[in-house]
Amino acid sequence: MEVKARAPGKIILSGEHAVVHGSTAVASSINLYTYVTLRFPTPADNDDTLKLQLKDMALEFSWPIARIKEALSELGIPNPSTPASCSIEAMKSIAALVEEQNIPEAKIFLASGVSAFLWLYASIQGFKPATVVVTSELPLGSGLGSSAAICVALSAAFLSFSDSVNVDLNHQGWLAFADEELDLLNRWAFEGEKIVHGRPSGIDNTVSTYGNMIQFKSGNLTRIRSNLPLKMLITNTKVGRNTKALVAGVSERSLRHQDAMNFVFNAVDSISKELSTIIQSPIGDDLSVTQKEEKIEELMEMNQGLLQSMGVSHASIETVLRTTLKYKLASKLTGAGGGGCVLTLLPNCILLFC
Ligand SMILES: Nc1ncnc2c1ncn2[C@@H]1O[C@H](COP(=O)(O)OP(=O)(O)OP(=O)(O)O)[C@@H](O)[C@H]1O
Ligand SMILES: C[C@@](O)(CCO)CC(=O)[O-]
Ligand SMILES: [Mg+2]
Repeated sequence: MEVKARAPGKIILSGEHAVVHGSTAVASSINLYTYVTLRFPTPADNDDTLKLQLKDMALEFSWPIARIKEALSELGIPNPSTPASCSIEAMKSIAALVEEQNIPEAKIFLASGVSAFLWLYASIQGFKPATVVVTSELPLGSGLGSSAAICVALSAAFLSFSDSVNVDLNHQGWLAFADEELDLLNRWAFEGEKIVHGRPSGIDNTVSTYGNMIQFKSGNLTRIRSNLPLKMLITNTKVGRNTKALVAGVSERSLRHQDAMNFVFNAVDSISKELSTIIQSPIGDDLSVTQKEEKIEELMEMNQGLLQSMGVSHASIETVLRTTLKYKLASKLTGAGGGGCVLTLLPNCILLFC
């Protein structure tokens, strides 16, 4: 028995970091995916292990099921239909299980993803032998939501074998979860994201679960439909960083300068709301596509300035900003910043060479 699941990465058009503090943010899924294959052995295989293969990294991890049971069975593993956070005790046991695998030092950043895998697998599938294979089109730790995509794809693969979930809607050749079941999937993925991010807002797993474009505030999702043919260039600075540390840095700054940071977060909230209104405004209203793009460019510049004041820009991001400005193009970082990817709006008239 085998199932293959996929989940998309994302770009954040406005509101990253501030969304962790209750501001509105706008995000869109992108057509780069993380894929997870789940396979259960047959009795003839005589295999009593849980294996995780990270194909792109050429890494394989393997745990005897008895070892996983010993580590986790007395810690109150939740039921598949009630997503729950990994307790501190369970996290300690999972850290020991990950440590036993001796991840090479140069790949140690994978430990949080492997921990999220163990929590999601044990919670949803229990203590069954299986082989799980992961591949991804997304660059890891670059702002395109690789952590959310793996959590959503893992949760989707694990839940698809659960009795309570019905996967029968056809979507671009893939079976899709019914709408009412996406919430369960999203809540599990959020629990995985917590292990990677520490304090996620939930925007990344939500846009990866639901796809298309969303407006997100304080855990609440509004699905939005763009009436603008927006084209974004994504530049990867290839400067590595870690979302958990960046999110923690912004929280520390907001504790040091509460009033000032509240103004920053409120300004981001207004920017995201205005951006969302422009994107959704009907074609043929008072403003032309070019006028709407000019407004979006200005909002992106303002959002980037506020991200800089949160302390999450980086010299490599500034280089991209300066380079695109030479061509009168507006850019902003996307995702957690500190390196990673930068978005540049490509106005439609450039694409038409007018
Ligand atoms: N395909 C994968 N295989 C294994 N681990 C992964 C994979 N994708 C993501 N991860 C885990 O997620 C971590 C990256 O998550 P992080 O949140 O720092 O960056 P991101 O999600 O790519 O960017 P952002 O959160 O800014 O959108 C990796 O270090 C790894 O632990
Ligand atoms: C930086 C952040 O706002 C977005 C990361 O893609 C973190 C989060 O919302 O969880
Ligand atoms: Mg992430």
